[in-house]
Amino acid sequence: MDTTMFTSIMASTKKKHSDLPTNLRVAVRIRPMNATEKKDKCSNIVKVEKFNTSVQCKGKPFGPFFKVFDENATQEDVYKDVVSSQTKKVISGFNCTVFAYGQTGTGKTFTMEGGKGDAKSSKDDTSTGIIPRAVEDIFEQLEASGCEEYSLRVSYVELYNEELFDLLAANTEADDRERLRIYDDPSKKGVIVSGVEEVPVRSRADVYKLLELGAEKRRTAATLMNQRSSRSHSLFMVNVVVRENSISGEELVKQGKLNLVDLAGSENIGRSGAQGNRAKEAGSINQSLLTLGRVIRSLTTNAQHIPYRESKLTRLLQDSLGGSTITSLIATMSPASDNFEESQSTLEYAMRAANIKNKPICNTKVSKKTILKEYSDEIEKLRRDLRAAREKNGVIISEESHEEFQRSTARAQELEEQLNSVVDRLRRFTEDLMHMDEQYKHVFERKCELEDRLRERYRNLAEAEKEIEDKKDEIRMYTSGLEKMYVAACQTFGQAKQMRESADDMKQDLMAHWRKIDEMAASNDKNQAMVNSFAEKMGLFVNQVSDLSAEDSKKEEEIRKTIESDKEVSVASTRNIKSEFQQNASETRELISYLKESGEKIDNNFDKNIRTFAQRNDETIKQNIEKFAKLFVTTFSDAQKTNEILFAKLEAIKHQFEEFRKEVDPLMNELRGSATENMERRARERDLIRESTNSGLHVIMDFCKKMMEQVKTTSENLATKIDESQIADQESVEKTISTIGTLGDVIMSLDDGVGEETCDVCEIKEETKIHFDTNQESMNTTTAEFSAEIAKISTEIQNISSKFIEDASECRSSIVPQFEAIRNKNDEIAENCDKLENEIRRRTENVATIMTTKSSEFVENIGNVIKEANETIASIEYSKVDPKARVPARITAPVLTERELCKPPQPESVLNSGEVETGQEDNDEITSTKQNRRVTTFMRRDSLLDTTNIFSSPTSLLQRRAEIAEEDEEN
Ligand SMILES: Nc1ncnc2c1ncn2[C@@H]1O[C@H](COP(=O)(O)OP(=O)(O)OP(=O)(O)O)[C@@H](O)[C@H]1O
Repeated sequence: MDTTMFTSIMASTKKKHSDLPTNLRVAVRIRPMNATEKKDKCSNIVKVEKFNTSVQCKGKPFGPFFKVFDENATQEDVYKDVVSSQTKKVISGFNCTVFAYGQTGTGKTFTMEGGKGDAKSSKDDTSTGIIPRAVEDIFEQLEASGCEEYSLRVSYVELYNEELFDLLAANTEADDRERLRIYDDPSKKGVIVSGVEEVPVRSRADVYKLLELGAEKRRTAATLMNQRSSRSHSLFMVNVVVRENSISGEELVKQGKLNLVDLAGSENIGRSGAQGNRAKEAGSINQSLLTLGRVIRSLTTNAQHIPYRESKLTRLLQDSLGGSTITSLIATMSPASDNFEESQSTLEYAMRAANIKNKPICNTKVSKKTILKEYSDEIEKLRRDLRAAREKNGVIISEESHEEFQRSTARAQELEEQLNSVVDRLRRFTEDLMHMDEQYKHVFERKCELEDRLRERYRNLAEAEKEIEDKKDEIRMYTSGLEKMYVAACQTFGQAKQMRESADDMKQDLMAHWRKIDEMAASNDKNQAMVNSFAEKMGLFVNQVSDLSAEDSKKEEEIRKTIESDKEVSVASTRNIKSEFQQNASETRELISYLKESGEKIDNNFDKNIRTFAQRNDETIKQNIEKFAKLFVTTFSDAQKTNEILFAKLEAIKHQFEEFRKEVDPLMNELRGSATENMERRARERDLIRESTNSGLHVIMDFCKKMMEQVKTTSENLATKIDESQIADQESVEKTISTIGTLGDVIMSLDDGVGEETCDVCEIKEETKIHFDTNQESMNTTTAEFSAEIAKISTEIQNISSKFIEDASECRSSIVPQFEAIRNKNDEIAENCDKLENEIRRRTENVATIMTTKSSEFVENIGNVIKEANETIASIEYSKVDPKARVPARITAPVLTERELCKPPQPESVLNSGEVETGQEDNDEITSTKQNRRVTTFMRRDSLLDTTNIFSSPTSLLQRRAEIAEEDEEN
């Protein structure tokens, strides 16, 4: 399989130049210091200038650049600023290239591929690099633009030691990998790489997988500068084909390509520690980068010859450098002072590259037919060339030199490869078309489905509309029904109005009726006069009857009088008794209530007093007992405490005296000893003095007689002195002995418990005694108070009891006579009642006898009288009422015609009609309304009397009339 690289995307695609040549977009990215640099204590020599467009390296300025990203720049920042605009261009048909250039270990692979996280989207992993972000972005943009037919293919190759390898090829072993050949595309500017896989990708996940696969295969090794140094240049290509339909329905194809290049690190072989193969790799890498540098320099110095062909790298990048591709370069560098030279070189490189000018060309949309025709033309041409070359080969083999033969063979091979490449491209194009057909099919199916749904919607809509129409009809029906109802209501209202008018008329008629009733009353008066005359007649008759029974009446009168007089007497006495009885009863009642009250009062008083007394007594006793108990407890505890103190003190004193005696005894002994000794010494001295004096006197007497007197005096004086001294000594000794004796006495008395007056025990005793005395006094006081209280309470109880007894006896003395009187009265009343009862019984019996006889006679007479009265009544004649009198007619509402029902009157007219009824017209209308009434019955005065229940008699008629008049008044 062959493919074009960094050339126009499809051989057949037409190109359209943009207006102006554009400079390469160069960005600089400074990575953070790594652990080694920090360990080596390298200083940061890079400073990003304001506006992030230039940079200083050890104070030397570089720039301006498109953008300078410092250590804090994120992957997203780099992508957004440098690459995102290019993906848009790719979709609209441009070829774009982004490549990373820089010293080894400065972050080229990190920038292009990103961290090696497991995340499947840049949203999940912020370290995601440019390649995955770009593919994700292309997918997102295609989806967002609503594009349904597109195809994405990716290729991934590496350039290692000037050899090109496919990173997506099926074989996995590095040694087995087939080398890809590149050759110039004869028809276009650029090169063709044969045998590279262009893998179709249908989703983001596919791309991630391929990227992983390629990264695994890419040659990396640990160097002193980078633990995972890329030992090759890598090229990741995304080919986007979009199919659209022209207005005329022709299928147009638009293509764009994104090349993402991760160059191997430019490095100092010595510093990277490369040896053997690594050194060879480094040499090759540097070689290709040098060529790249020369190409860049040539491009920026307008040199005649651009040395693209000097390395495969520059051949591959030919269209991206000074060609028709939109190109960006990201120069990566370290901020560390150790890498100053490399960083400076990178920045110089970047500045030069920034001066390269490209002329971007947009691949125009070409029809499918044109592309296919171009492919077939090219294939045909290549076939022809190949055939010619082969034929030529045959000729050359036979006639020309071997060298020429080999050249021709090579040419034939090349042509064959080109042919294969074109066939391959055609195959891929066809595949893409098929894929897009597939997409189209899906879109078409979706469209059909949507159309079906639309049709379904239309159907539903039509049904809904029909339903709405039906509902509208229904509503119309309801509306007309409502209108009719409204008309009927209006008519009813009109009828009601008319009925009210009729009622007014009826009222008038009724007044007339009442007038007639007045007339009836007058005739009734006449009748009354007739009845009165009848009554007179009846009076006469009764008198006659009375005369007949005058005798009986006399007797009866007598009896009656007797009864009356007896009755009066009885009644009077009964009344007296009754009143007396009542008086007594009320007195008794009063007395009882008074007794009850005073009893209750006494009860309450007694109860209250006894309770108060008991309560108070109880409290006082309780208080006194508590007080006494407390006092006792205090006294007892005080006494105990005092005793304890006394005993303790006594013990202490005893102990002290014991100690004192122990100390004093030896002293006393000593004193006694020294006193005795002193006395003995004095005695001895005295004896000695006496002896010496005596001996002196004897000597002197012999020696000097003259001095006898003097000596004698002297000896006498001496003797006196000795005596005085002796006396003093004697007194002193005696005094000491008496002191010792006193001490001894004290000790003895202490031993016997007699010496207590001489120490502080006496004080304590005195205190205790005082305390005891106080307690005793307080106890005596309490007891006296207690006794006084008890005496007081006893007196109170005595007072209350005597008062109670007094009250009770007083009460008894007042109640007893009253009770006596009541009892006597009661007896008297009972006696009178008995008497009265007997008298009444007797008289009633008499009256009953007389009444029985007289009543039968009376009944007979009355029967006769009634008979005559009936005859008289039968003879009475009623006068007739005038039959021409006006009576009210029965009124009914007018019945409306159908025409009137269909044409309803306006409510206003109905409601206002009453107000505008004036003038002749109105009178006419009233007249016509009255004409509409149907007179159903005419009532005569006499028939009215017969037929109406309410008016059954003239009196009731008058009564009813009065009631109605009252009701009217009230209303
Ligand atoms: N901007 C950055 N932020 C954080 N870490 C970074 C950055 N750039 C590079 N690194 C880290 O530095 C180390 C080297 O980076 P990387 O492999 O991308 O360098 P390189 O330029 O591709 O090196 P080589 O040319 O040797 O392949 C990696 O561990 C990478 O994670």
